[in-house]
Amino acid sequence: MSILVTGGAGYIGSHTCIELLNAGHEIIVLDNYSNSKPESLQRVKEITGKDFTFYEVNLLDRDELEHVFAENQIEAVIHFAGLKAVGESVSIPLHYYHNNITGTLILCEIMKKYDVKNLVFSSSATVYGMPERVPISEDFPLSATNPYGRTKLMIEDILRDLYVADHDWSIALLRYFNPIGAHESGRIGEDPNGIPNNLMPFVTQVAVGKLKELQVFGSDYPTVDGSGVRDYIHVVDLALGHLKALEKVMSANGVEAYNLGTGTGYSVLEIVAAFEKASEVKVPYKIVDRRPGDVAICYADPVKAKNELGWVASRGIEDMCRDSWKWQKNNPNGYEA
Ligand SMILES: NC(=O)c1ccc[n+]([C@@H]2O[C@H](COP(=O)([O-])OP(=O)(O)OC[C@H]3O[C@@H](n4cnc5c(N)ncnc54)[C@H](O)[C@@H]3O)[C@@H](O)[C@H]2O)c1
Ligand SMILES: O=c1ccn([C@@H]2O[C@H](COP(=O)(O)OP(=O)(O)O[C@H]3O[C@H](CO)[C@@H](O)[C@H](O)[C@H]3O)[C@@H](O)[C@H]2O)c(=O)[nH]1
Repeated sequence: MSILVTGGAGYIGSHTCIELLNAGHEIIVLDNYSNSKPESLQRVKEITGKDFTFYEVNLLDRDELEHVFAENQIEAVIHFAGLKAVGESVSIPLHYYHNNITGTLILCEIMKKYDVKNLVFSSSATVYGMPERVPISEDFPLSATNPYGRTKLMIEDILRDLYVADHDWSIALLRYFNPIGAHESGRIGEDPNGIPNNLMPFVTQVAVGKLKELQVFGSDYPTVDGSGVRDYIHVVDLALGHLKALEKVMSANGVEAYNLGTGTGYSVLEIVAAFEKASEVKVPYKIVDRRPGDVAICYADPVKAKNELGWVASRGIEDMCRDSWKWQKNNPNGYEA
């Protein structure tokens, strides 16, 4: 029996494939490479010394997706595949709704047909919208402020409805906070297209000399130093959270949401300082206006994942900065030679 990993060539998916293989799972990976490259999976094989079956398939292609289920004995699905750029989702909303929502609907329909009802889904802290206070627990009100966030919220609703209609389903909705870092080998990591939108890849590209300086968005938030605070989590801790969620969905039916975060917030300026310390490289920055749509402070209450999944993040900010830097320094152009 195998675990199907959709979007397994991507940033979080590739790290999760490593941990699944290291734990002795058989995996089948599916991706259409719309936001990733075959090289990441080559490196997963190199790091683990293990092989697996790969399908270059778009989730929207029902017939091809069905082949994957017909040809394999799949017992659970970890579903990463989706588009994730907030700004892009505002420009091309129909593409986001179609890819993320229709893709998930087709996946669930085929899972149902083949009686595969164990699912771990990549949700996001974005489903909390503008939270009224911190730390954020899973019972906070849900809302979204952009099309990307709405796809996550709608998919969560769809999956909850699926369980209401059929109690044989077993679904974990994993709400990630801010994943950063990379595998300790420095061989795989985050490889954004174009100029990064997210903080850590921007910082590492400044440090490696690809970008001139960081813009710090806002200095007047009610935080320790006026810059925005987030719950950064090491991508390997996040990957390990998926293994715990997998154990959970294989052992009990239901639909449950879990925050995957550390429970600690760091400001932008604290991240810059921690990164400079870990890399011994100076990161020039300029303070500019707030970025529209940003919240001041966002961090998780991760106690539910601890109590129900037996998962806690163990890697600290130094590890995150060191591993992000190792990846960027060794691969200044990402997976491109
Ligand atoms: N990285 C984050 O900050 C973050 C935060 C919260 C949630 N998430 C969610 O986690 C998941 C993984 O994120 P990531 O950072 O690894 O992103 P990523 O873009 O690196 O990985 C997603 C993968 O899915 C593939 N894909 C997209 N649409 C597809 C389709 N229709 N068919 C087949 N493959 C498809 C892409 O090619 C890519 O390899 C996404 O669903 C994302 O929304 C990410
Ligand atoms: O060049 C930059 C980029 C970011 N920031 C700040 O850094 C923090 C983190 O920003 P970013 O890395 O863009 O993450 P978020 O805005 O928190 O959003 C991420 O985390 C959310 C919660 O998981 C997801 O919903 C989003 O998709 C994902 O992009 C925020 O205070 C930003 O204002 C800067 O100051 N300069």
